[in-house]
Amino acid sequence: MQNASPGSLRRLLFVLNPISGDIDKSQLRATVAAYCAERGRQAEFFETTGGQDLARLQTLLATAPPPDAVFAAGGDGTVSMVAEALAGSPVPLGILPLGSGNGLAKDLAIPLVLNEALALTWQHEQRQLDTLRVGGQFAVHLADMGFNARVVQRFNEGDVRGPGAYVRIATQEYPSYKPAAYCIETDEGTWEGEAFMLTIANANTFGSNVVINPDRELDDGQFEICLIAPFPGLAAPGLLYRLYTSNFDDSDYTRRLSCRRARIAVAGADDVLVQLDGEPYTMPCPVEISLQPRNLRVLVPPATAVAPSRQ
Ligand SMILES: Nc1ncnc2c1ncn2[C@@H]1O[C@H](COP(=O)(O)OP(=O)(O)OP(=O)(O)O)[C@@H](O)[C@H]1O
Repeated sequence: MQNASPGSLRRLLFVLNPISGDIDKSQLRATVAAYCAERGRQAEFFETTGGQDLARLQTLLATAPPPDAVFAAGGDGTVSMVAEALAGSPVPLGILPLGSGNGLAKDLAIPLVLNEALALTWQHEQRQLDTLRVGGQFAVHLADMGFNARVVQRFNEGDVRGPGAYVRIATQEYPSYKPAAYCIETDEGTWEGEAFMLTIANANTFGSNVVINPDRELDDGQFEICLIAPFPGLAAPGLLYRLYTSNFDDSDYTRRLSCRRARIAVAGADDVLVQLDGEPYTMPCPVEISLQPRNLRVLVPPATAVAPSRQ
């Protein structure tokens, strides 16, 4: 953990996603600019369009004098896109959680209220987080294959955002969902079997508050593969209870593998649907996963820099 003095971040770039979380952002620019001006900060803005945002941001960061920090104002997809642009650089990521789930913000104890999150512009500590490459794509929070990836894909295709839409789609998908068989080779060993879903976890908690990977850190030099085996319908309430109460390991249907590298093959499949930081991708099989230790600087609140699940 590194302290940054309150005066050290002067030029701040805010990456705004106008559609995230179904939140009215008509006053957002004015609110952020006024907040920064009152505290002697200079605010600049970059609005996402949904096409080529990463490439445009990378070009901006490479061609203009770099800002002192870049804030992602959006949900997990926006945070991940900005994190990818900053990974490996000394410029820290800030988060203004304005998405549907805000999973990484919750894991980092970043306030979900805008004015409280804006305090990160002048009161913060810096953490250096591990990041992942999953099938060549960047991820910092959680990725998964199986049931949740299917639900996220349908959620992203739909017009309605928010937790209600997610639950409706999950309920529709569950009765006809067929679990796949996986072969997982890691630097620690090999696992083979069927899974309802498997989560590749750098962090702890989904935006839905499901704690899929309790008591692990975003900077511990390893990631977990959290497996949920196919389960009978009668077991669902008990399983869900454990997932919402940080007791992932306390079930006959769960298992966690900790590793630094992994290769996941899906029986009989040439490609697989993968959810990465809230966005669905179809990737060729097998999928290779690697970890880049502590290569992303992030601004976190000074007094609560430990993930909430450890408190
Ligand atoms: N101007 C835009 N118009 C349409 N889509 C956009 C625009 N800007 C970004 N996007 C899309 O928004 C998605 C990212 O949304 P984000 O994850 O930040 O919010 P969310 O899905 O509401 O919240 P969360 O991921 O926390 O649940 C990406 O798919 C991106 O392509």
